[in-house]
Amino acid sequence: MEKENIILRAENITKRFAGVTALDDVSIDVYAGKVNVIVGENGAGKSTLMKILSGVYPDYEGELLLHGEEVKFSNPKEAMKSGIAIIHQELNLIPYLSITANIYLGREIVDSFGMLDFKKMNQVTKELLARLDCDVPPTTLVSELRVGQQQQVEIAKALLEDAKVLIMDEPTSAITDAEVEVLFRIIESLKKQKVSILYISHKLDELFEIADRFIGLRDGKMVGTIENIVEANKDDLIRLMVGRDIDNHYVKEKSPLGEEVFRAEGIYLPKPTGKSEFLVNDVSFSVRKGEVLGIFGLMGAGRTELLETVFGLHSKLMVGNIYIDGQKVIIKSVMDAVAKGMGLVPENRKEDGLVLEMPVFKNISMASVEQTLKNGFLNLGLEIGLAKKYITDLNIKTPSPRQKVKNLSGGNQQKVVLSKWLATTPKILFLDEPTRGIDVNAKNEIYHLISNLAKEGLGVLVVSSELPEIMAICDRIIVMGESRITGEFSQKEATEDKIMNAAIL
Ligand SMILES: Nc1ncnc2c1ncn2[C@@H]1O[C@H](COP(=O)(O)OP(=O)(O)OP(=O)(O)O)[C@@H](O)[C@H]1O
Repeated sequence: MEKENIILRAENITKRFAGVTALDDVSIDVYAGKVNVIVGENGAGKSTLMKILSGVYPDYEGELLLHGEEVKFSNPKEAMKSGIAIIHQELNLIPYLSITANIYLGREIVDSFGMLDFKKMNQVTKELLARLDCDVPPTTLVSELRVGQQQQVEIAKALLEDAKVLIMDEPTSAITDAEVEVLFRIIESLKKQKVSILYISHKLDELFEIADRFIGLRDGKMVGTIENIVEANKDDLIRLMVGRDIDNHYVKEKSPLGEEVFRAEGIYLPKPTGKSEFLVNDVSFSVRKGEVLGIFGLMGAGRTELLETVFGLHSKLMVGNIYIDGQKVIIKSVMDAVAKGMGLVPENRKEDGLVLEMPVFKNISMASVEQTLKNGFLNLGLEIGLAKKYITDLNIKTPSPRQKVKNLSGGNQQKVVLSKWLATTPKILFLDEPTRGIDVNAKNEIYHLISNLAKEGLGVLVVSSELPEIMAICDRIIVMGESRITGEFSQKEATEDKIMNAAIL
């Protein structure tokens, strides 16, 4: 690629946190009007680098050059003024304000009388949304938007400042397939407008769809780029990330199945509207010891609601029966569920799974208090010992068990949630999107882990929206659509076509 097309350059960037060198002498170039993809395993330093480029971290060694001139940002606002905007994984909008109010927050237009000029602001917002093919009225409250639309509002906000470099950190992790298509169209049109995109994602197939080039980070170091995308394949990309070939074609071995460990019978969850509408509508299924059961469904099919319901989160509304080891059990709360031998690794790790301000070891041990008591008191040595076992087993990248969870990379946070539930030694483990945000190598590790847990006699239920994943790791797959079960396939019978046909009603 032509050197004169370099819009932004990071030169010899080093960033240290207590005990960790997140970036070590990293230099990268960002090309104008291209999708520049940063790849690397969990904890490689991708997000840290993006935060430096966008002014979130003002302290680092090295230089940033924008159009060849050195720049230094003290905060994201300054970076935004220079045309560099970041769209974080967790969107930053205020739900009870309108789209316009969010876009203009802190930079409102006032008319000659000193009054807020709503008409003008709504007009510009409408034009910005139109550039993104979004025809939602600008006065709509953000709380009424789907996640994909909220993301479009974030992009519109960046466009208002005339962003020339747009950083997207895992933008497709929480949006539907249809919204991903819209996002990709938006990216294509931004490229035509000479906007550069810096893009992070662990979904390799999606990367090949939109990338113009790859930049590899490994253990905080820049390890190379792939410029000739046409000739590159998935194995080249994995080699760039991991530094070696890995077996990327995991298929679960068949292992003998034991007795039924879990059965849900006639489960209903009414919508809170009170009408006879259901979020879970007459769902029954069972799982045997040693079995991995997959639940596939498109967004809104009722998968997460089903898991929550059998886990006691909606006990007041739920109808139906649950049996563990053949015995009927009453589950009124998460505590009941855990006490009866159930574990749930939730979809949204930050809201439901972790206490971010607490250290790694506390997060791992907190659902298994009885294992870390000595003479009736919590014992620090036992807590740390328990955590160390999982840090090793799941290869969690942390300088110490005492590190606060919020300081871990996203993928490593996910491994901490998984550890927390494994430590409860459940009989049946429910995993909701267990590999979201997890790198290709760690994904494989988690697949093997799930398979080993099943071999040890655990029943495992996996909810995933990634078809190849669910087909590779499950013995049997149930498909949900519109809150009901719409299909069931053994691993042998399952094909992508059959599953999708059952999922789309
Ligand atoms: N605020 C912080 N304090 C201490 N360490 C941190 C902090 N932020 C990041 N780190 C560490 O820096 C390293 C790089 O983290 P970073 O979040 O940049 O990785 P990543 O490549 O984005 O990973 P992922 O794919 O899992 O999101 C990790 O070891 C992480 O634990």
